[in-house]
Amino acid sequence: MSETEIKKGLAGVVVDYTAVSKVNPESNSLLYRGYPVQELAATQPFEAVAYLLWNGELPTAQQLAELRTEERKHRALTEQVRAAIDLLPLEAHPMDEVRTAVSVIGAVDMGGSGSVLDASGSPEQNLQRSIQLYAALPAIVAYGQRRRRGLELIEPRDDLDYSANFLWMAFGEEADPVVIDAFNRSMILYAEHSFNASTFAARVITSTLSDLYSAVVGAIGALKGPLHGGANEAVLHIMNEIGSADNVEAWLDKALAEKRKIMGFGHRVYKNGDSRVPTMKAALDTLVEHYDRPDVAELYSKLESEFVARKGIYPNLDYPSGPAYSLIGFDTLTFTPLFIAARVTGWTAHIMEQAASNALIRPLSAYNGVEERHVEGGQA
Ligand SMILES: CC(=O)SCCNC(=O)CCNC(=O)[C@H](O)C(C)(C)COP(=O)(O)OP(=O)(O)OC[C@H]1O[C@@H](n2cnc3c(N)ncnc32)[C@H](O)[C@@H]1OP(=O)(O)O
Ligand SMILES: O=C([O-])CC(=O)C(=O)O
Repeated sequence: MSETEIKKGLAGVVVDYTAVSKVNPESNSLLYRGYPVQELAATQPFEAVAYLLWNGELPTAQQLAELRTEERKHRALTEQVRAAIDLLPLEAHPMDEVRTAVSVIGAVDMGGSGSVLDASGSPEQNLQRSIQLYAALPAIVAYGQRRRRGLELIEPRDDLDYSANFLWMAFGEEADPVVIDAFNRSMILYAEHSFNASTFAARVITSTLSDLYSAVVGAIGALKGPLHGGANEAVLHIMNEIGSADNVEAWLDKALAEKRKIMGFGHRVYKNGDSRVPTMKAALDTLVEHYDRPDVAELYSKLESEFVARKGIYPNLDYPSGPAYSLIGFDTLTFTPLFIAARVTGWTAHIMEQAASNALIRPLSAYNGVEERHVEGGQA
């Protein structure tokens, strides 16, 4: 196999079909099951988008009510998950905490399944597992942050929808509608993005006929890296390092001289800007106004314009979502777990799609190690 046939990082390689979402860098658009993501973010609760990703259609009022009822049943932290989280040191990264919690949920739920031959589950079982995981994640993320802050667990509230309840469990007070709306939009924008690295990891795991929980655990591992989901956390580290808009030019001179990657910029597929950024930036603007923090908007705009002018590389979704989550009051280390809570919907939609039309994912490699050789003196 010649060098030119190898596509490092599978760049530009089409590996399968998907009907879950369409990313189009030419038209700078993103469709979930045919619907533009901007339209969904402007009109739908996150629960309806989760339903859409799993079922292919937006829910009727009754279907949405049923999903909401089911989601409420699985909102509370279970004893096993709480005990597992409490065993972890407070210094553990929240991504490791959430990964562990999902693993525990899987082990408990799969307890009676016996053989690995039964692991992959029926379509009905996998849809139910998806709903349960999506319902359980907010309490895990919220409790993790509260534990690190030395605060008590807050129980979920049945009278609140997904986003309002998530913020309630994280902060112990009812969030302002402006904040709930911005948060809901961020969940929708983060929910799905075709064959990104974490989704592909989930599909690879699913392709071996492993179970949905194992696939989600693997996806969380892939999402943690700063070249993928970890970038929303990294954006805030960078913004804190820069301090204010006045420092951007000098900071950027040094960072680029040191050949640093500027997190929150660039994308494997979008080369002229991420389709989701304008919607998330608009949500960030509402938060800037709500919290009266023009300094955040100034730093955001200055770093964006300077970096684009110098490198021609545009922000991705993690760039506006990082400061948005910070304004809402989340700890920086909690940002990527928020991404998990949203993306679990897309991951599980892909897991079910992969399972429904499976082929073991096992590409080839070109060997470039030492040529065949033999142990001197024969066998020891
Ligand atoms: C929700 C998401 O997961 S979106 C992605 C979040 N990740 C980040 O924000 C991390 C920062 N960005 C990056 O590292 C990259 O842009 C990636 C990984 C997202 C995409 O990478 P690729 O498509 O593989 O592009 P690649 O990394 O090869 O970049 C091409 C060139 O642009 C440069 N470049 C790309 N992004 C950046 C950046 N953020 N800062 C500085 N330079 C960059 C690269 O150094 C490379 O330069 P070179 O040709 O001189 O070597
Ligand atoms: O598509 C990608 O490579 C990364 C991304 O933006 C996402 O997963 O949301």
